[in-house]
Amino acid sequence: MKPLILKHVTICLAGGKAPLIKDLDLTVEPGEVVTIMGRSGIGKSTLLAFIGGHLDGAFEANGQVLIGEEDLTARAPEKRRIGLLFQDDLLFPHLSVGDNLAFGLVRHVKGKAERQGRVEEALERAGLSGFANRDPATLSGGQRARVALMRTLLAEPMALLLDEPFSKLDNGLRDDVRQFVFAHAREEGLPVLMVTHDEGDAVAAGGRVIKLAASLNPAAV
Ligand SMILES: Nc1ncnc2c1ncn2[C@@H]1O[C@H](COP(=O)(O)OP(=O)(O)OP(=O)(O)O)[C@@H](O)[C@H]1O
Repeated sequence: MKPLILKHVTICLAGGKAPLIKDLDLTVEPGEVVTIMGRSGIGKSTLLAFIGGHLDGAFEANGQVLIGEEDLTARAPEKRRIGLLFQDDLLFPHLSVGDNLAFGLVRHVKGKAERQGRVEEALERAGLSGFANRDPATLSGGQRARVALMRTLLAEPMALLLDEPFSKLDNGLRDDVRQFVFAHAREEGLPVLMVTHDEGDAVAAGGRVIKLAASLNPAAV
């Protein structure tokens, strides 16, 4: 795996005077989890959207996103191979757990039998063998979170972005799920960028913490 690299990233609200993100340079190494913190509205989710390639038209952005030496900046989101995980796990409610997982494979695994094998392997890694035919609504929050991570990993991302991924889980579960996510991301050697408000998430991640400072003066926007 290769590092996720941001070069001179500046993001403004279109027509705004002060940038939300100003000239940010960052390298996230393979297997490293970097945590981004900062007050509400400072631009954390906006930065992740820029990296994933789906920044809202309300923003103007400059700078580059690279994986190793590959420049992704001009690529469509689906061509970037950046995995995203949000606080709402967004499992498709009308698909079984197995079909949710298979969705991550559609792009690059053509054979049905191979897809099925990969889904079973992923269920096993998630400690959910035998759950393929279950309706996602019948899973616990922690089980759904594990399936969501596996679906993201099955798409074979080159980097992983986490936006408050554990905030809807209660305390007991939260620690289990985040250990699960970090362990699998490390195992795959993925560079991970996590946005959170929770100090406990940052401590559990065990890596660098970047605090976005208020470059934004709301009155100037
Ligand atoms: N589509 C949009 N149009 C205009 N302004 C927007 C849009 N989306 C976000 N913003 C503004 O951009 C700023 C950054 O938003 P962003 O969601 O990145 O903040 P955040 O740091 O992730 O906040 P939180 O911690 O509350 O999730 C905020 O001031 C927000 O109001």
